[in-house]
Amino acid sequence: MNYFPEMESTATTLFSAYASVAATMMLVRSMANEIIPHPIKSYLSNFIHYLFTPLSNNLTIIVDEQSGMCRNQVYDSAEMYLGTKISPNAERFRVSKSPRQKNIHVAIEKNQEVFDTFKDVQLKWRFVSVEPQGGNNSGYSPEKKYFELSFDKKFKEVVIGEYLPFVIEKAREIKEHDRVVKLYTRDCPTYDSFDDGGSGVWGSVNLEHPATFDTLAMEPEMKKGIIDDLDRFVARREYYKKVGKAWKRGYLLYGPPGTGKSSLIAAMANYLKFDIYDLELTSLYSNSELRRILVSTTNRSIIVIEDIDCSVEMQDRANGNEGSNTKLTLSGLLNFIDGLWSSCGDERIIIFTTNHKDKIDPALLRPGRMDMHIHMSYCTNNCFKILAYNYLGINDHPRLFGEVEGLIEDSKVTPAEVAEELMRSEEPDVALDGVVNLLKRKRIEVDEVAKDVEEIPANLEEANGIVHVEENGYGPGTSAAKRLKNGTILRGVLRNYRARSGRGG
Ligand SMILES: Nc1ncnc2c1ncn2[C@@H]1O[C@H](COP(=O)(O)OP(=O)(O)OP(=O)(O)O)[C@@H](O)[C@H]1O
Ligand SMILES: [Mg+2]
Repeated sequence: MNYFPEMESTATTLFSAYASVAATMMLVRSMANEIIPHPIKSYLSNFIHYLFTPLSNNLTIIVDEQSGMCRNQVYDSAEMYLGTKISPNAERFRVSKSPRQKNIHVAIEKNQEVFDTFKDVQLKWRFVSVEPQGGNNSGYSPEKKYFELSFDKKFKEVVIGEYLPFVIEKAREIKEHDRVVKLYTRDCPTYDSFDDGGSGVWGSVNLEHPATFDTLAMEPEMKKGIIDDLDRFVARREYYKKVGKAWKRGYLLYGPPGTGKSSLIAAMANYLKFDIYDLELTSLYSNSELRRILVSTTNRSIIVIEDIDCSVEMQDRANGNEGSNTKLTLSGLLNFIDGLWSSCGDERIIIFTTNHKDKIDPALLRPGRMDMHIHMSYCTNNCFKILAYNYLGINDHPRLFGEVEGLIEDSKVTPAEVAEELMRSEEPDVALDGVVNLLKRKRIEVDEVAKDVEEIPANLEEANGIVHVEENGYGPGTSAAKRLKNGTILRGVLRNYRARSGRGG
């Protein structure tokens, strides 16, 4: 039974009226879709949206990934910080962890939002990543990534003056706490694309090199000198600012193969917790490529150029048809790095290594160019003790330590060769006997070559050649292959000398 017949009829009327309006609207919309061209349509819909959206008090700040030529520190910090702020009911986020990291890393996913509160200010972050439009000519078109940070207009001062610095500081703390040193090279795939900083240029792997200053066999005072230098460097932010210099430091490591140059670099990186960028100059083809690579390195990092003498040989090639002004030269590279880092580099270290100090570009040796020249040389008794402790866990041996000490200084043996012997057995007696035998073999070689060299007066050009050869690692006693090469060089020089001085031979 119906007590309100008129009400029912009103409802029916209303419903049919609504239905007809809806139908009409659908018709109009589909006609509009047919008739009105797309740009006008989107303009109209924006306009209607504008008319019906209440005036907002929101302010949105854009935080781009790049700031000019450099990475944007606010962006990197936000990425790290927001990982800790993702709400439990987020629909999507990203996680990662590498074997050496202590914690699982969480990061915000494309188009997701994260809410935060700071001093009663409500903040909304959104992560946006835009695919590049079409192909560009250079063939390189990275995604454009940025954060949008929205909040009430009236808190602009608080957000910029206090909140963003707070985010940067927090990110620094997080990084310190769970830091894994990374090794970046250009041709390795990005195993860990999370951490490649979005650069798309460097692939990264975690630096698993176990070398530390404790395990590095080196004269103690020299080691201390390097550690002190690093400590002073990282503590001097204000100093570098005051004197108006880029906050950077350069080291040149030179010495024969197997004396620990690469190990020292790893020890430095592990000590400072700086990432390493391995810059392979010989694979570079243009200055613009070099620029792109360098600007995508981050602060608090070490750029390494190994075997600089070999790289130098590559330097003179002009770049295809671009003309000779695009040549890559070492001093050009250094000037470029200086310029770049004085504008946007902080806490940067650059390290060159070479086996042949005499072969490298003199520009590199000029005072002020490389702050410290570090000579990595043959194994001394002190170095041997460090190695023996590392490999065998012993500090002394009643008989064999003394024997080693008596032989080692004249044997020109490298730490790598000693380490190889020490690894042969876990029995100290056996391993140390191996070392003693190695040293004896080395001694004989050194003596043999020395006898040959004695025949040559020191002031002869050729004789100088020999001294150079010796100083730079191809002297008496390296590996078997080197020995051969070295013997050939020495004998060649000796033959020339004898021929000229009429002594035959
Ligand atoms: N000073 C050292 N202390 C401890 N271990 C060393 C040292 N030097 C060499 N070694 C051992 O020898 C191996 C090779 O050394 P490393 O690669 O550091 O030598 P390098 O000087 O870089 O040689 P190259 O000039 O051929 O690059 C290391 O992995 C390490 O095990
Ligand atoms: Mg090396």
